Amino acid sequence: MLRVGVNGYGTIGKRVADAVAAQPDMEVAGVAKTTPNFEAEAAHRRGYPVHAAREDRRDAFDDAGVPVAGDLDDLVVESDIVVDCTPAGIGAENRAVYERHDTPALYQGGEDADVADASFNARANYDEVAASDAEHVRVVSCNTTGLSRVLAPLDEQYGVEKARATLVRRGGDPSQPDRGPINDILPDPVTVPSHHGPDVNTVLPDLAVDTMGVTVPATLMHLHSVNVTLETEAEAAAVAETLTDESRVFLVPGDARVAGPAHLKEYAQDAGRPRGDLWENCVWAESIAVEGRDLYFFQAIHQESDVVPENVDAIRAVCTDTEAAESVVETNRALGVGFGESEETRRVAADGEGATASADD
Ligand SMILES: NC(=O)C1=CN([C@@H]2O[C@H](COP(=O)(O)OP(=O)(O)OC[C@H]3O[C@@H](n4cnc5c(N)ncnc54)[C@H](O)[C@@H]3O)[C@@H](O)[C@H]2O)C=CC1
Ligand SMILES: O=C(OP(=O)(O)O)[C@H](O)COP(=O)(O)O
Repeated sequence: MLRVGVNGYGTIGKRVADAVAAQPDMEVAGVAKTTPNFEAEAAHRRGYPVHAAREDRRDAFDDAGVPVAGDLDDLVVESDIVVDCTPAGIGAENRAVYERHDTPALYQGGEDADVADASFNARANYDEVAASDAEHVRVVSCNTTGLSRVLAPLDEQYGVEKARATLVRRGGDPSQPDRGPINDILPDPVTVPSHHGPDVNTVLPDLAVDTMGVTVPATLMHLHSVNVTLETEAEAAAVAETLTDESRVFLVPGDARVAGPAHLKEYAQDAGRPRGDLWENCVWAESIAVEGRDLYFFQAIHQESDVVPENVDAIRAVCTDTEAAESVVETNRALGVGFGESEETRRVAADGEGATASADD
């Protein structure tokens, strides 16, 4: 059993802890948190040993009645690997703690790439990371994960001459009332490219990709408008088939009448998903259009959860000899990733109906 510590128990950390607990080959050694708030109480109720991430906050946990199992050093010592899910920039400060105990660690996409020896996305470079000696590995951000999951198979199947994506970024997570904008549409960043294209190149180094970002007053999901110039011509139906074959891509069928992220979140909740999570890229089947070698589609990315299965796979890549496909299947099975192939999706892929609109339409 791999003992996994989770440092930082917020949006990503709580999901990673639950995902680890669901794996047959892993257990949660404990979680570390700075503040004894409702999330710390929830961690305790779930049976995760709660550690005070900062020694000077320990009394606050005692005062709040949240039992403290130890400090961060204790957690690192008890863990075979730590998944650092602290806010952007804190992970880089924590690397010295993990190194002091010779404990491997994962970091999140808010950190700069140089926080780690390698960046990771299971679909893009699991094998390279597993074959390397990297013990400090960064799982790329939610948006970069979403782009890598579709660009890797498109590059393998058709070749990617150039990918371009405009990312409509959610302003903050639903639990972040202090984020914005409230009533604006912000080029974010205003400079081009946004960091996402270069970030894709940390896991797919040879892929030509440029990205632009816009932040909007929404919290549910990001939405990507993707244009890929392929190296070979392809039918829209064939591209739909290629994406259907990806276990972490959900081809949203037209007859589901999913208008946007609000419907997708409702879809996930109706399916009984924990926290209404959507671990998969959600690609609108009807949006897939090809004009010559130019491919277009829309996808929605659930920022709170798409990196969660990637973290689980990264744990195996760093700590075990498990092969990529085996890990992905195991992670998917334990979490319940995949909505299954719908008849409608199969039909769209087979006869191109709804997926044949040209870019000029
Ligand atoms: N929320 C999102 O949409 C996504 C976030 N990420 C990345 O994941 C990382 C974590 O982000 P979130 O979970 O959204 O942040 P968050 O703010 O929801 O959670 C961070 C947690 O760490 C705790 N914390 C703060 N300082 C700490 C410290 N010194 N030691 C231990 N814990 C500390 C906070 O109390 C909080 O519980 C960031 O690098 C972020 O960029 C990646 C993909 C998506
Ligand atoms: O941490 C995240 O967003 P945030 O920094 O806006 O909270 C998400 O991973 C999205 O990040 P990205 O837009 O840099 O891919």
